[in-house]
Amino acid sequence: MDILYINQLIVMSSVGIYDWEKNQLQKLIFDLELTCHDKFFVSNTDMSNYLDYTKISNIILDTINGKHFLLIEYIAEEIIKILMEKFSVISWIRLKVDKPNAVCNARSVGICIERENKILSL
Ligand SMILES: Nc1nc2c(c(=O)[nH]1)N=C([C@H](O)[C@@H](O)CO)CN2
Repeated sequence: MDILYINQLIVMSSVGIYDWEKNQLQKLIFDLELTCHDKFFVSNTDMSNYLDYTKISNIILDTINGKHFLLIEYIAEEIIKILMEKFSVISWIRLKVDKPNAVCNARSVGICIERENKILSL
């Protein structure tokens, strides 16, 4: 299985369920892994049609910037939805979202979700 990954992407985000969280940005850290339709990575010689980790990183940033999300779960679902809409070759995504400063006695808290793309195409 071929995997494209992005590790420890840090995004200052407006996120949280409490009122005070609407007035300040907090650090979130993203770890993303994704796979594609069979052999997409190795057989894809078309430079107009490769999966660009820079573009994917920017999509994560653009999804979050300028909006407030109540739960990190909502951020993760939104990012995965957008990535699967934009890149129909993606077959599976695992996205981990860390909120490192949320619980003072924990190094980090967060979620990790995995989704499969039901509508695949090349
Ligand atoms: N499952 C979740 N639990 C909690 C979240 C969350 O996003 N997902 N958020 C909070 C608060 O916003 C907290 O991070 C404030 O420090 C609490 N629980």
